[in-house]
Amino acid sequence: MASLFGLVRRNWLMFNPPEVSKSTAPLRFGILGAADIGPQALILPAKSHPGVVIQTVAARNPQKAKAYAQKHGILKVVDTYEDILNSPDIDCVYIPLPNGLHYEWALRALKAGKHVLLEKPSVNNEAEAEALFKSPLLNRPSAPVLLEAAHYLFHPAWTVFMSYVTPAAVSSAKAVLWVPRWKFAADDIRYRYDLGGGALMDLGAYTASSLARIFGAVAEECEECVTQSGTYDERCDRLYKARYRFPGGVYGEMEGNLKAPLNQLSPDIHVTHKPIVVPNADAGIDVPEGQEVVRTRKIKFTTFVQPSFFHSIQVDDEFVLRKVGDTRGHVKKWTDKKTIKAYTFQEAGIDQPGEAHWATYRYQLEQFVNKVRGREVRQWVDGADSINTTKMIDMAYTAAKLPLRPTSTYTS
Ligand SMILES: NC(=O)C1=CN([C@@H]2O[C@H](COP(=O)(O)OP(=O)(O)OC[C@H]3O[C@@H](n4cnc5c(N)ncnc54)[C@H](OP(=O)(O)O)[C@@H]3O)[C@@H](O)[C@H]2O)C=CC1
Ligand SMILES: O=C1OC[C@@H](O)[C@H](O)[C@H]1O
Repeated sequence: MASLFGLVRRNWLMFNPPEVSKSTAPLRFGILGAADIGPQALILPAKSHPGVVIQTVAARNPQKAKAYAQKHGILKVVDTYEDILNSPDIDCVYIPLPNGLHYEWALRALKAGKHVLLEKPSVNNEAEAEALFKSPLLNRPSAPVLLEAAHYLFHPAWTVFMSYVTPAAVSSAKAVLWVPRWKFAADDIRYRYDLGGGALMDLGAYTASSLARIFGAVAEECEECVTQSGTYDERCDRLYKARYRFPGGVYGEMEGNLKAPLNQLSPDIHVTHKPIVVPNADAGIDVPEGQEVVRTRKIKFTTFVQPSFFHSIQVDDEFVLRKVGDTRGHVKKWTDKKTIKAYTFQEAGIDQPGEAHWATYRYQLEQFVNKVRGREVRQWVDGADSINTTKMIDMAYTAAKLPLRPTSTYTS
């Protein structure tokens, strides 16, 4: 009962966050486009951040921008995206445009000297990612900050999950993500090839980046990728099932479905480890001289992308006590199973700010502001991570015999 109350309270507060008064010189954000995701990903999280105000929005249709600003308490509306970049009262730009426009507008914003919070997936393909994240604009003294908004990596649950993963010992992993079938119309940006659509782009940005973190490396090859296309454009997948080979000959799988039926809703990660000899301190027993403990670990992380709503991390360990190096016999065997949840870092014994109702996006905003302010940053997604994600998405499209998403013709 107490946990049901906690769930309701946490989720209510997530969408009705307590507003805080702002610091004397908060970072002023401009938003390019009156996008659906804006309120959840930035506008609500900003309400509880003393160092952030949402200053300005622009949309292609000024009436839409005005209505969006009124609804969400945004201080100012300007006519064009370009006007935001030219505004001296803007420090940071949030880019929730269709994927195919990310490259151009991120570069334009960096050129204007603005810090950039860029929606996932960062860009359309690896070539764009190389050009963006290795841009000289990011290599100057006091260069602006650029972050791909892989928000789930900022939540304490991800940190706790990874504390149970030993990347070098992972033998297999699978990441699955779904969207209920009624969520997006047939002509949504996710089904528009010209705008960088596709389930691999949309959901693959999460499943691919999670596999790269779990294995501690980018995949060597996508050996198989099966897709089903949407009805709008057959180059845009609505479903994918991909199998990657990682260094060391181990395999990671990922599945995503933008039109999932109710009985297939399972946004989970499963990780299996090879048996490894654990340090005596991790064995949970006093290990006698001449003996060692071998652990085989399985982990299931439920709701890994939106852990703020609800999540669980199940860790199942099998232990074997044996004579050192005796791979055939054993002295004793036992198991240990636990289920962990972490809505705050404090709950996980980590000294870092947060509230149980903070969404992944709020945790992300905290670190983004820290980075811009030159403070210590505890979780981050760097350019190499974002490039790796695009590499893995490209590999999957190639294996599926679908074209890579088009490279922008924009030159700065
Ligand atoms: N972090 C997360 O949890 C999520 C991230 N996303 C990401 O955010 C981005 C936007 O997604 P979402 O908010 O669902 O999409 P929307 O379609 O709601 O928003 C996209 C915005 O892009 C603008 N736009 C500019 N040019 C075009 C064009 N040619 N066609 C269509 N729109 C255009 C529109 O702005 P205008 O108002 O100016 O017309 C529109 O508001 C994507 O990159 C997506 O992957 C999406 C959902 C969740
Ligand atoms: O980023 C996202 O996360 C949630 C999904 O519903 C959505 O398709 C996607 O863009």
